[in-house]
Amino acid sequence: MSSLIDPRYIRDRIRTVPDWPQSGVQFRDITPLLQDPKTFRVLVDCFVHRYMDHDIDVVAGVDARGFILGAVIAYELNRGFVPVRKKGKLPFDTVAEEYELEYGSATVELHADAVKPGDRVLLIDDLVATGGTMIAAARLIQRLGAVVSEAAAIVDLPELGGSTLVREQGIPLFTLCHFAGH
Ligand SMILES: O=P(O)(O)OC[C@H]1O[C@H](OP(=O)(O)OP(=O)(O)O)[C@H](O)[C@@H]1O
Ligand SMILES: Nc1ncnc2[nH]cnc12
Repeated sequence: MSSLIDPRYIRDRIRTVPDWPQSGVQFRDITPLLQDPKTFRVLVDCFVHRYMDHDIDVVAGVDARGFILGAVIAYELNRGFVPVRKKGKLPFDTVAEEYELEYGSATVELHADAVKPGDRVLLIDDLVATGGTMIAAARLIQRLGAVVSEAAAIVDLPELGGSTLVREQGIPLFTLCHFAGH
């Protein structure tokens, strides 16, 4: 299924910041989408419209921008929200996965009781670049015996290959818009 709205509506409202956080990176800044109340509502509605008739048990959001969207989507779907956090932030027993980024490497963690075996999890982040974050987050969910029903993000940067890698891992991926180049 395609998106509820024209991808250009979303893409045109994302700010591109050249050479941030380092030279050569075109940073796709989604904060203007959140700042404008009308755009924020449309953005959330795109995901809620898609997932309200999926059989989702839990919504997982990725630190940090996936928290903003994921929590609102979970609330609207009347489901619980679980955070996939950067290393060292979660207080209870965790599972952890290390991964490579467009700029550096990192580790994500999930509470060991965040999802149950057999749960169908909607995994939310803002953007897929190399795909490392989304794949690591999906592995955490899978290691706990749950299923990633779908991974979803606002932005795909297809030239970095991440969306292809995510799908090659057998993880369905939905994005609202993409940018050529990175
Ligand atoms: O597909 P990838 O190459 O893994 O990149 C995508 C990830 O990078 C960004 O987060 P970042 O790690 O910059 O952290 P932040 O949300 O704390 O800024 C973005 O929000 C995604 O989580
Ligand atoms: N180009 C980019 N813009 C925004 N977030 C990112 N995360 C990784 N690459 C990114």
